[in-house]
Amino acid sequence: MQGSSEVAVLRLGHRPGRDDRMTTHVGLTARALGADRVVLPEEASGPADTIRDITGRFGGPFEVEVREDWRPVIRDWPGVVVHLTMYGLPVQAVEADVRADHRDGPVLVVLGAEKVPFEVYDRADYNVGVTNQPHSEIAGLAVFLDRLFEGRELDREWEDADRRVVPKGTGKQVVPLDEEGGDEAGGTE
Ligand SMILES: C[S@@+](CC[C@H](N)C(=O)[O-])C[C@H]1O[C@@H](n2cnc3c(N)ncnc32)[C@H](O)[C@@H]1O
Repeated sequence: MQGSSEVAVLRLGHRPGRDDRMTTHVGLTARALGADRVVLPEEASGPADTIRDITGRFGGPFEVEVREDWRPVIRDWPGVVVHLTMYGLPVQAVEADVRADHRDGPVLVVLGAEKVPFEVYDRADYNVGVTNQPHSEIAGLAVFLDRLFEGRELDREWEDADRRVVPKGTGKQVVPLDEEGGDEAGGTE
């Protein structure tokens, strides 16, 4: 997020077809809730395109990277590695330590799809559970990012969007934006 060290999300594993929606939502959740980048497996080129398309329309900055091999990403990460797993330490017990580490450098958040190899548990600086119950990588990521940023991500500003949602109690309103990011006069979609 703007003004802080990088937060990247690494998605391990992707079964084309079956995982398309989950992987897309991992990327969209990472973007919407303050991460700077998502790293996806090469099988996930379709979800990568969808996430880039949404970023182009609703703004960034947010990077989508597709990698053949995730191992170097974890091995060479220059900051702390946080692996989200139902077997990890409770997020509420470690969040302050992770925030302190994030003040000094980047954070890599690792999410699985199928069984996660043990080397990931071993390499991680933090194995973190969002509850110790089985659920979803999308839910785990959302809770973790909100704890990491302590809610500040909800107020982030978006750059280079071509449209903006106008929050409404009822109904839907989207206004097109001009090149400077201002509302085009009277425009609605
Ligand atoms: C559907 S789970 C599959 C986990 C797989 N059975 C395993 O043993 O690693 C997919 C991913 O969701 C995330 N996840 C599931 N439950 C979680 C929890 N309670 N806390 C944090 N992350 C969780 C983990 O990143 C996990 O790799």
